[in-house]
Amino acid sequence: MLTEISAGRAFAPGHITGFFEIHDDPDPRRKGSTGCGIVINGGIDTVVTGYTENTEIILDGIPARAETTRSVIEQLVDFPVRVECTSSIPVGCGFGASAAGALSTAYALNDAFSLGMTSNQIVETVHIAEVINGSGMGDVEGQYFGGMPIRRSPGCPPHGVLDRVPTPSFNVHCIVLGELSTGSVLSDPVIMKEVNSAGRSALLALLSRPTVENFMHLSKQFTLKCGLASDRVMDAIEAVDSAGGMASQAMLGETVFACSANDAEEDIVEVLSTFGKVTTYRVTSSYQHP
Ligand SMILES: Nc1ncnc2c1ncn2[C@@H]1O[C@H](COP(=O)(O)OP(=O)(O)OP(=O)(O)O)[C@@H](O)[C@H]1O
Ligand SMILES: CC(C)(CO)[C@@H](O)C(=O)[O-]
Repeated sequence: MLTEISAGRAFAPGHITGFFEIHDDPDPRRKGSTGCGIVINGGIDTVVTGYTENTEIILDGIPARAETTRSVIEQLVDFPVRVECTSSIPVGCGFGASAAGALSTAYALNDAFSLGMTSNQIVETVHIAEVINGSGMGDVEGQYFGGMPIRRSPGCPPHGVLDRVPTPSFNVHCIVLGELSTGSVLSDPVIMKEVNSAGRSALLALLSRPTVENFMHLSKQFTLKCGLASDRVMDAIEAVDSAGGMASQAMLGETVFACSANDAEEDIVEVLSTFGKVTTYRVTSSYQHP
């Protein structure tokens, strides 16, 4: 029984996947995705407190079922907690919100109740919760690693192997045109056959030329091959191309993300804003440069 309020707070960033392949395995630690994405400066900020009657998860002020986060809580503590998540990324739209919410909760619980976990143990807990709930397969590893993470082999540490596309910081401009449930896509065998074959080729091609431009090009090819994009998503991607930028669909969301290899930033934002509200995030550099 807790006699005083213990509190912890943590932030976890969003992660946009450009292309991926799912690798099945009976062990959730080994099951997961390979592929490549970007980690952004928007994410989920979580405060946890103890000394409450029932476990409650509040997402942006509203009580939420938040099964993935609930699984993390159940793995880590055997008393009720209050979890308050505040999101600066859209939920259910390809920004890895379920993983960011669960990861920030795990860090905050570890802090509030001195659970003595290492980062790898925290990532493992969240990875298992994501896989069991079908809400993500590799977002948490990406979020933990940062920059432009390449998931070279599936699963959490020590199974999953991560690498990065070396890149300076850059802006990514996003529009959300609707929601797409990760669980429903991952459980469709016809879609997943196409996804896995396209994702495998994209990863091989990226590893032979690991640059931002190639990542964006391969992500767009993957989007075209998988057929998950609506007409509006495709129109927005093409419009960015015509404005001199690079764009693709955020997996798995009805979301377009775009960036520029040259001076086309303003034109990209202008053209995207004709489709919806544009939000700009920053991808942090994985190296220092003068
Ligand atoms: N702590 C949390 N914060 C936000 N959402 C959460 C949290 N825990 C669980 N969720 C749930 O995750 C679901 C969204 O997950 P889903 O996998 O569909 O999309 P996403 O994680 O936002 O994007 P992606 O397609 O990149 O995985 C929502 O139903 C939301 O309630
Ligand atoms: C499955 C997925 C594309 C969407 O959540 C992502 O988690 C990933 O890349 O594993």
